[in-house]
Amino acid sequence: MTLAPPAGVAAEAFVVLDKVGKIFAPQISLAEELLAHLGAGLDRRVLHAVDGVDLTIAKGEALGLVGESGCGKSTLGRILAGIHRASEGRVRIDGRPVTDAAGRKTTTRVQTVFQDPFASLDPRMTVGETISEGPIAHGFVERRAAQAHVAEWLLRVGLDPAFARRFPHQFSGGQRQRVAIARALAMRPDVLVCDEPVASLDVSIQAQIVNLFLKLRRDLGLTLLFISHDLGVVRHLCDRVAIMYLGRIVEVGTAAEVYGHPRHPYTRALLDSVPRLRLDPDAAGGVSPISGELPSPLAPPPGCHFHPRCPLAEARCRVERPLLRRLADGRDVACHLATDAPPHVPHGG
Ligand SMILES: Nc1ncnc2c1ncn2[C@@H]1O[C@H](COP(=O)(O)OP(=O)(O)OP(=O)(O)O)[C@@H](O)[C@H]1O
Repeated sequence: MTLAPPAGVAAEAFVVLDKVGKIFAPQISLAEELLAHLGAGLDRRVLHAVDGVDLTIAKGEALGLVGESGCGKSTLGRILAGIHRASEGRVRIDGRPVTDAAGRKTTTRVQTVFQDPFASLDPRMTVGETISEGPIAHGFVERRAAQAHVAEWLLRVGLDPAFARRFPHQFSGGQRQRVAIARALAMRPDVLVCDEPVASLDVSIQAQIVNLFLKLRRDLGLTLLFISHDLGVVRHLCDRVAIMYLGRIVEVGTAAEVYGHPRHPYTRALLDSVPRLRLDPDAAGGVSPISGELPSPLAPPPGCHFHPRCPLAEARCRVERPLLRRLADGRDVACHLATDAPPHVPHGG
């Protein structure tokens, strides 16, 4: 079942992730293989990086995807971008699958901006070549019109068109990220997956790039999946936010509602761990980090994955998986204890 955006939040679904899962079989080293031959046994558990995710994004909407490191955000983003093939479930943009049966990407309508622009740009190609390569290869632009195309996109991302002749190493980190954004947008996508696009930048530059995303989104009507561990950036940029924990989506709602009245104990704990976002900044006890470690996705806890760290966990939470369900106010929450009244979660939980 795919939960559509609640009434009044967004129009019909444009991007649909329906029961999407991704299993990785961890690499087995030669030494482990050898030990197995000697009878030491081999751990053949698989890793559920993404586990039954239902999400929709409306056309022109920005959805933030937030969660601790290793919870599966990048894997989910890559599945939407057609870079990874989902092990289960379906991913569609405007009704069409993003990969074919063999797992090959079938669309240019979704493009990606990654965290590290230095790693994602080819150091041997000029910026002009980098931006025009894809549009020429896909026949969107003729070779003789490429220069004007490149100049247009450099201007749109706030760079001098004369920079087209430069190489990536001749730019600052923020400028390189602008080039990476121009390269993605020159393919004229409808959907942009941004995977921690400001995380590697200085704080002052981060704000500029976030504002650039805001402007481009408005000007081009882009649909965004914005992956970030920075809750503040997501609040600034996104209409809705999805909270992910150990491969599963645990809460989805408008940014204002989720930040103002988190319904899942994990969301509450995440917000409490950021001083400027605490719901009750005057409460005694200072900032409360989320208790305990993120469990290994190779051996996730049964029932609700969050139960070992949850201050409210009951017997049921230890055995039964809570499904994402819609509350009366339109919030989607995967918690057995979520009611239409906001739950009370003690501080430090
Ligand atoms: N190619 C792969 N092979 C095996 N395991 C993988 C692979 N890619 C990711 N994983 C594992 O899947 C889980 C989710 O990883 P993912 O990178 O999607 O998380 P994330 O939330 O984006 O983390 P981060 O914020 O640190 O990037 C992790 O345990 C990771 O080690």
